Amino acid sequence: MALAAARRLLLHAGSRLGRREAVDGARRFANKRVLVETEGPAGVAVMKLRNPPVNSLSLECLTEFTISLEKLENDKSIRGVILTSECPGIFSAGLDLLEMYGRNPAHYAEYWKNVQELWLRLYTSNMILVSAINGASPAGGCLLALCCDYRVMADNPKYTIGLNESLLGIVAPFWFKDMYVNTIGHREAERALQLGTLFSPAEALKVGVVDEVVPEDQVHSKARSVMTKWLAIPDHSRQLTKNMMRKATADSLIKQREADIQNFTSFISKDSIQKSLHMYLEKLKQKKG
Ligand SMILES: CCC/C=C/C(=O)SCCNC(=O)CCNC(=O)[C@H](O)C(C)(C)COP(=O)([O-])OP(=O)([O-])OC[C@H]1O[C@@H](n2cnc3c(N)ncnc32)[C@H](O)[C@@H]1OP(=O)([O-])[O-]
Repeated sequence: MALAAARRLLLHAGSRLGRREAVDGARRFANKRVLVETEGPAGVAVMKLRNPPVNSLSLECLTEFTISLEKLENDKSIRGVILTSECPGIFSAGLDLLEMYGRNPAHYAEYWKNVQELWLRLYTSNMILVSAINGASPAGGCLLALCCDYRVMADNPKYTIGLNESLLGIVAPFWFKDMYVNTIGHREAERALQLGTLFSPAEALKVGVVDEVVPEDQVHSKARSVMTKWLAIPDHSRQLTKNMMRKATADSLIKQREADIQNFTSFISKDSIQKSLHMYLEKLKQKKG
Protein backbone atom coordinates (compact mmCIF):
# COMPACT_ATOMS: atom_id res chain seq x y z
CA MET A 1 0.00 0.00 0.00
CA ALA A 2 2.78 2.38 0.99
CA LEU A 3 4.50 1.60 -2.29
CA ALA A 4 1.35 2.24 -4.28
CA ALA A 5 1.14 5.67 -2.69
CA ALA A 6 4.83 6.33 -3.43
CA ARG A 7 4.18 5.31 -7.02
CA ARG A 8 1.35 7.82 -7.39
CA LEU A 9 3.55 10.52 -5.91
CA LEU A 10 6.49 9.70 -8.15
CA LEU A 11 4.40 9.63 -11.30
CA HIS A 12 3.59 13.27 -10.86
CA ALA A 13 6.40 15.63 -11.66
CA GLY A 14 7.03 18.02 -8.84
CA SER A 15 6.57 15.41 -6.15
CA ARG A 16 9.08 15.48 -3.34
CA LEU A 17 10.94 12.43 -4.67
CA GLY A 18 10.60 13.14 -8.36
CA ARG A 19 12.33 16.18 -9.81
CA ARG A 20 12.17 17.60 -13.31
CA GLU A 21 14.54 20.18 -14.70
CA ALA A 22 14.98 21.83 -18.08
CA VAL A 23 18.47 22.93 -18.96
CA ASP A 24 19.41 24.13 -22.47
CA GLY A 25 16.70 22.04 -24.11
CA ALA A 26 17.84 18.86 -22.34
CA ARG A 27 15.39 17.55 -19.77
CA ARG A 28 15.95 15.33 -16.84
CA PHE A 29 13.97 13.79 -14.07
CA ALA A 30 15.47 12.06 -11.15
CA ASN A 31 14.26 9.77 -8.45
CA LYS A 32 16.64 8.78 -5.73
CA ARG A 33 17.82 5.62 -7.50
CA VAL A 34 17.17 6.32 -11.16
CA LEU A 35 18.30 9.33 -13.17
CA VAL A 36 16.75 10.01 -16.58
CA GLU A 37 18.20 12.53 -18.98
CA THR A 38 16.59 13.22 -22.32
CA GLU A 39 18.39 14.60 -25.29
CA GLY A 40 15.64 16.76 -26.82
CA PRO A 41 15.24 16.44 -30.59
CA ALA A 42 16.83 13.02 -30.91
CA GLY A 43 14.00 11.53 -28.81
CA VAL A 44 16.44 9.50 -26.76
CA ALA A 45 16.55 9.19 -22.99
CA VAL A 46 19.48 7.90 -20.99
CA MET A 47 18.41 6.06 -17.90
CA LYS A 48 21.07 5.60 -15.22
CA LEU A 49 20.71 3.29 -12.27
CA ARG A 50 22.25 4.80 -9.16
CA ASN A 51 21.59 2.61 -6.18
CA PRO A 52 25.06 2.26 -4.64
CA PRO A 53 27.05 0.32 -3.84
CA VAL A 54 26.02 -2.29 -6.43
CA ASN A 55 22.71 -1.18 -8.03
CA SER A 56 20.88 -4.07 -6.43
CA LEU A 57 17.21 -4.04 -7.36
CA SER A 58 15.62 -3.31 -4.01
CA LEU A 59 11.86 -2.85 -3.84
CA GLU A 60 12.33 0.92 -3.86
CA CYS A 61 14.71 0.73 -6.82
CA LEU A 62 12.33 -1.53 -8.78
CA THR A 63 9.47 0.87 -8.11
CA GLU A 64 11.42 3.93 -9.20
CA PHE A 65 12.69 2.10 -12.27
CA THR A 66 9.19 1.00 -13.30
CA ILE A 67 7.76 4.46 -12.78
CA SER A 68 10.54 6.10 -14.75
CA LEU A 69 9.86 3.74 -17.63
CA GLU A 70 6.17 4.43 -17.43
CA LYS A 71 6.84 8.17 -17.61
CA LEU A 72 9.01 7.69 -20.68
CA GLU A 73 6.42 5.44 -22.36
CA ASN A 74 3.85 8.18 -21.80
CA ASP A 75 6.10 10.84 -23.32
CA LYS A 76 5.42 10.59 -27.04
CA SER A 77 8.60 12.49 -27.88
CA ILE A 78 10.75 9.64 -26.54
CA ARG A 79 11.47 6.79 -28.95
CA GLY A 80 14.52 5.17 -27.41
CA VAL A 81 16.20 4.60 -24.06
CA ILE A 82 19.82 3.83 -23.28
CA LEU A 83 19.99 1.87 -20.06
CA THR A 84 23.20 2.18 -18.07
CA SER A 85 24.66 2.60 -14.59
CA GLU A 86 26.07 5.45 -12.61
CA CYS A 87 27.84 3.07 -10.15
CA PRO A 88 31.47 2.58 -11.20
CA GLY A 89 32.23 -0.95 -12.34
CA ILE A 90 28.72 -2.28 -11.69
CA PHE A 91 25.84 -2.40 -14.14
CA SER A 92 23.57 -4.13 -11.60
CA ALA A 93 24.14 -6.88 -9.01
CA GLY A 94 20.63 -8.08 -9.78
CA LEU A 95 17.78 -8.67 -7.41
CA ASP A 96 18.41 -7.45 -3.91
CA LEU A 97 19.31 -10.49 -1.83
CA LEU A 98 18.15 -8.74 1.31
CA GLU A 99 14.62 -8.58 -0.12
CA MET A 100 14.67 -12.37 -0.44
CA TYR A 101 16.33 -13.30 2.83
CA GLY A 102 14.92 -13.26 6.37
CA ARG A 103 11.61 -11.61 5.43
CA ASN A 104 8.04 -12.90 5.57
CA PRO A 105 5.98 -14.51 2.78
CA ALA A 106 3.90 -11.33 2.26
CA HIS A 107 7.10 -9.39 1.63
CA TYR A 108 8.41 -11.99 -0.83
CA ALA A 109 5.08 -11.89 -2.69
CA GLU A 110 5.09 -8.10 -2.87
CA TYR A 111 8.72 -8.07 -4.01
CA TRP A 112 8.15 -10.67 -6.71
CA LYS A 113 5.09 -8.86 -8.04
CA ASN A 114 7.29 -5.82 -8.56
CA VAL A 115 10.03 -7.87 -10.24
CA GLN A 116 7.42 -9.27 -12.64
CA GLU A 117 6.06 -5.80 -13.31
CA LEU A 118 9.42 -4.30 -14.18
CA TRP A 119 10.26 -7.24 -16.41
CA LEU A 120 6.96 -7.09 -18.30
CA ARG A 121 7.28 -3.35 -18.81
CA LEU A 122 10.89 -3.56 -20.01
CA TYR A 123 10.51 -6.64 -22.16
CA THR A 124 7.38 -5.43 -23.93
CA SER A 125 8.36 -1.78 -24.20
CA ASN A 126 7.48 -0.10 -27.48
CA MET A 127 10.59 2.03 -27.16
CA ILE A 128 13.98 1.00 -28.52
CA LEU A 129 16.07 -0.16 -25.56
CA VAL A 130 19.85 -0.31 -25.81
CA SER A 131 21.91 -1.34 -22.80
CA ALA A 132 25.32 0.19 -22.22
CA ILE A 133 26.71 -2.43 -19.85
CA ASN A 134 29.46 -0.63 -18.02
CA GLY A 135 30.11 -3.11 -15.25
CA ALA A 136 29.29 -6.43 -13.62
CA SER A 137 25.89 -7.74 -14.58
CA PRO A 138 24.98 -10.96 -12.77
CA ALA A 139 21.50 -12.53 -12.50
CA GLY A 140 18.84 -9.77 -12.41
CA GLY A 141 21.44 -7.39 -13.87
CA CYS A 142 21.74 -9.68 -16.86
CA LEU A 143 17.95 -9.89 -16.97
CA LEU A 144 17.72 -6.11 -17.41
CA ALA A 145 20.21 -6.24 -20.26
CA LEU A 146 18.45 -9.20 -21.91
CA CYS A 147 15.23 -7.16 -22.04
CA CYS A 148 16.93 -4.64 -24.29
CA ASP A 149 16.90 -4.74 -28.08
CA TYR A 150 20.68 -4.42 -28.27
CA ARG A 151 23.49 -4.87 -25.73
CA VAL A 152 26.84 -3.11 -25.79
CA MET A 153 29.33 -4.23 -23.13
CA ALA A 154 32.56 -2.69 -21.88
CA ASP A 155 35.64 -4.73 -22.69
CA ASN A 156 36.89 -5.27 -19.16
CA PRO A 157 37.53 -8.88 -18.10
CA LYS A 158 36.58 -7.96 -14.51
CA TYR A 159 33.00 -7.44 -15.65
CA THR A 160 30.95 -10.58 -16.04
CA ILE A 161 27.40 -11.21 -17.15
CA GLY A 162 25.02 -14.15 -16.95
CA LEU A 163 22.19 -15.81 -15.06
CA ASN A 164 24.16 -17.26 -12.14
CA GLU A 165 21.18 -18.16 -9.91
CA SER A 166 22.19 -21.82 -9.58
CA LEU A 167 25.43 -20.74 -7.87
CA LEU A 168 23.32 -19.16 -5.14
CA GLY A 169 21.31 -22.35 -4.66
CA ILE A 170 18.25 -20.76 -6.24
CA VAL A 171 16.56 -21.31 -9.58
CA ALA A 172 15.91 -18.76 -12.31
CA PRO A 173 12.15 -18.69 -12.97
CA PHE A 174 10.77 -19.93 -16.29
CA TRP A 175 10.49 -16.45 -17.78
CA PHE A 176 14.18 -15.67 -17.10
CA LYS A 177 14.92 -19.00 -18.79
CA ASP A 178 12.62 -18.28 -21.74
CA MET A 179 14.32 -14.97 -22.42
CA TYR A 180 17.76 -16.60 -22.16
CA VAL A 181 16.70 -19.30 -24.63
CA ASN A 182 15.29 -16.63 -26.97
CA THR A 183 18.64 -14.82 -26.86
CA ILE A 184 21.30 -17.53 -26.94
CA GLY A 185 19.44 -20.68 -27.95
CA HIS A 186 18.38 -23.74 -26.00
CA ARG A 187 21.67 -25.61 -25.72
CA GLU A 188 23.75 -22.64 -24.55
CA ALA A 189 21.00 -21.53 -22.16
CA GLU A 190 20.65 -25.02 -20.70
CA ARG A 191 24.37 -25.25 -20.02
CA ALA A 192 24.76 -21.68 -18.76
CA LEU A 193 21.74 -21.92 -16.46
CA GLN A 194 22.82 -25.20 -14.89
CA LEU A 195 26.38 -24.03 -14.37
CA GLY A 196 25.36 -20.49 -13.39
CA THR A 197 27.93 -19.25 -15.87
CA LEU A 198 29.15 -15.68 -15.55
CA PHE A 199 30.63 -14.84 -18.94
CA SER A 200 33.53 -12.49 -19.54
CA PRO A 201 32.73 -9.85 -22.19
CA ALA A 202 34.54 -11.87 -24.88
CA GLU A 203 32.68 -15.07 -23.95
CA ALA A 204 29.37 -13.20 -23.72
CA LEU A 205 29.91 -11.89 -27.23
CA LYS A 206 30.77 -15.33 -28.55
CA VAL A 207 27.70 -16.97 -27.10
CA GLY A 208 25.39 -14.05 -27.97
CA VAL A 209 24.55 -12.76 -24.48
CA VAL A 210 25.75 -9.36 -25.73
CA ASP A 211 25.81 -7.97 -29.26
CA GLU A 212 28.97 -5.92 -29.13
CA VAL A 213 32.03 -5.45 -26.90
CA VAL A 214 33.88 -2.14 -27.09
CA PRO A 215 36.62 -0.37 -25.13
CA GLU A 216 35.25 0.87 -21.84
CA ASP A 217 35.43 4.55 -22.77
CA GLN A 218 33.37 3.92 -25.91
CA VAL A 219 30.39 2.12 -24.40
CA HIS A 220 28.17 5.19 -24.35
CA SER A 221 29.15 6.55 -27.75
CA LYS A 222 28.61 3.10 -29.26
CA ALA A 223 25.21 2.79 -27.59
CA ARG A 224 24.27 6.16 -29.05
CA SER A 225 25.38 5.22 -32.55
CA VAL A 226 23.47 1.92 -32.34
CA MET A 227 20.43 3.91 -31.23
CA THR A 228 20.72 6.20 -34.25
CA LYS A 229 20.62 3.17 -36.53
CA TRP A 230 17.53 1.75 -34.82
CA LEU A 231 15.81 5.16 -34.84
CA ALA A 232 16.00 5.16 -38.64
CA ILE A 233 13.45 2.33 -38.77
CA PRO A 234 9.78 3.41 -38.81
CA ASP A 235 8.39 2.98 -35.30
CA HIS A 236 5.19 1.20 -36.29
CA SER A 237 6.88 -1.59 -38.25
CA ARG A 238 9.65 -2.04 -35.69
CA GLN A 239 7.17 -2.11 -32.80
CA LEU A 240 4.86 -4.62 -34.50
CA THR A 241 7.86 -6.82 -35.28
CA LYS A 242 9.13 -6.61 -31.71
CA ASN A 243 5.68 -7.46 -30.40
CA MET A 244 5.49 -10.45 -32.75
CA MET A 245 8.86 -11.73 -31.50
CA ARG A 246 8.22 -11.19 -27.78
CA LYS A 247 4.48 -11.57 -27.19
CA ALA A 248 4.40 -15.32 -26.58
CA THR A 249 7.17 -15.09 -23.96
CA ALA A 250 5.51 -12.21 -22.13
CA ASP A 251 2.05 -13.82 -22.37
CA SER A 252 3.25 -17.00 -20.71
CA LEU A 253 4.01 -14.99 -17.57
CA ILE A 254 0.92 -12.76 -17.87
CA LYS A 255 -1.27 -15.88 -17.92
CA GLN A 256 0.16 -17.17 -14.65
CA ARG A 257 1.41 -14.19 -12.69
CA GLU A 258 -0.35 -15.18 -9.48
CA ALA A 259 0.85 -18.79 -9.62
CA ASP A 260 4.37 -17.56 -10.32
CA ILE A 261 4.23 -15.30 -7.26
CA GLN A 262 3.06 -18.22 -5.14
CA ASN A 263 5.80 -20.49 -6.53
CA PHE A 264 8.46 -17.93 -5.78
CA THR A 265 7.12 -17.23 -2.29
CA SER A 266 6.97 -20.86 -1.26
CA PHE A 267 10.36 -21.63 -2.84
CA ILE A 268 12.22 -18.72 -1.28
CA SER A 269 10.59 -19.30 2.13
CA LYS A 270 12.02 -22.82 2.39
CA ASP A 271 14.58 -23.29 5.16
CA SER A 272 17.03 -24.92 2.76
CA ILE A 273 16.83 -21.97 0.34
CA GLN A 274 17.16 -19.43 3.12
CA LYS A 275 20.25 -21.33 4.30
CA SER A 276 21.76 -21.19 0.80
CA LEU A 277 21.14 -17.44 0.63
CA HIS A 278 22.66 -16.99 4.08
CA MET A 279 25.80 -18.83 2.98
CA TYR A 280 26.03 -16.79 -0.21
CA LEU A 281 25.65 -13.50 1.67
CA GLU A 282 28.37 -14.64 4.11
CA LYS A 283 30.62 -15.46 1.16
CA LEU A 284 30.09 -11.96 -0.23
CA LYS A 285 31.02 -10.49 3.16
CA GLN A 286 34.16 -12.66 3.50
CA LYS A 287 35.30 -11.73 0.01
CA LYS A 288 35.25 -8.16 1.19
CA GLY A 289 37.15 -8.77 4.44
C1 LIG B 1 14.54 -16.84 -7.98
C2 LIG B 1 15.23 -15.49 -7.86
C3 LIG B 1 16.06 -15.05 -9.03
C4 LIG B 1 17.16 -14.23 -8.56
C5 LIG B 1 17.76 -13.33 -9.29
C6 LIG B 1 18.86 -12.48 -8.77
O1 LIG B 1 19.17 -11.49 -9.34
S1 LIG B 1 19.66 -12.96 -7.31
C7 LIG B 1 21.02 -11.83 -7.09
C8 LIG B 1 22.26 -12.45 -7.64
N1 LIG B 1 23.35 -11.50 -7.61
C9 LIG B 1 24.62 -11.89 -7.43
O2 LIG B 1 24.91 -13.05 -7.33
C10 LIG B 1 25.62 -10.80 -7.36
C11 LIG B 1 26.31 -10.81 -6.03
N2 LIG B 1 27.26 -9.72 -5.95
C12 LIG B 1 28.49 -9.76 -6.48
O3 LIG B 1 28.90 -10.72 -7.10
C13 LIG B 1 29.37 -8.57 -6.25
O4 LIG B 1 28.79 -7.79 -5.20
C14 LIG B 1 29.55 -7.66 -7.48
C15 LIG B 1 30.40 -8.39 -8.51
C16 LIG B 1 28.23 -7.27 -8.09
C17 LIG B 1 30.27 -6.38 -7.03
O5 LIG B 1 31.44 -6.69 -6.36
P1 LIG B 1 32.15 -5.59 -5.44
O6 LIG B 1 33.43 -6.22 -4.97
O7 LIG B 1 32.22 -4.32 -6.17
O8 LIG B 1 31.13 -5.35 -4.23
P2 LIG B 1 30.90 -6.32 -2.95
O9 LIG B 1 30.79 -7.76 -3.36
O10 LIG B 1 31.89 -5.98 -1.91
O11 LIG B 1 29.45 -5.85 -2.49
C18 LIG B 1 29.21 -4.60 -1.86
C19 LIG B 1 28.03 -4.74 -0.93
O12 LIG B 1 26.86 -5.03 -1.70
C20 LIG B 1 26.25 -6.21 -1.21
N3 LIG B 1 25.63 -6.91 -2.35
C21 LIG B 1 26.22 -7.37 -3.46
N4 LIG B 1 25.30 -7.91 -4.28
C22 LIG B 1 24.10 -7.77 -3.67
C23 LIG B 1 22.78 -8.12 -4.03
N5 LIG B 1 22.48 -8.73 -5.19
N6 LIG B 1 21.82 -7.83 -3.15
C24 LIG B 1 22.06 -7.23 -2.00
N7 LIG B 1 23.30 -6.87 -1.61
C25 LIG B 1 24.31 -7.15 -2.44
C26 LIG B 1 27.39 -7.01 -0.60
O13 LIG B 1 26.89 -7.97 0.31
C27 LIG B 1 28.16 -5.90 0.06
O14 LIG B 1 27.46 -5.54 1.25
P3 LIG B 1 28.24 -5.02 2.57
O15 LIG B 1 29.20 -6.12 2.95
O16 LIG B 1 28.93 -3.77 2.15
O17 LIG B 1 27.15 -4.80 3.57
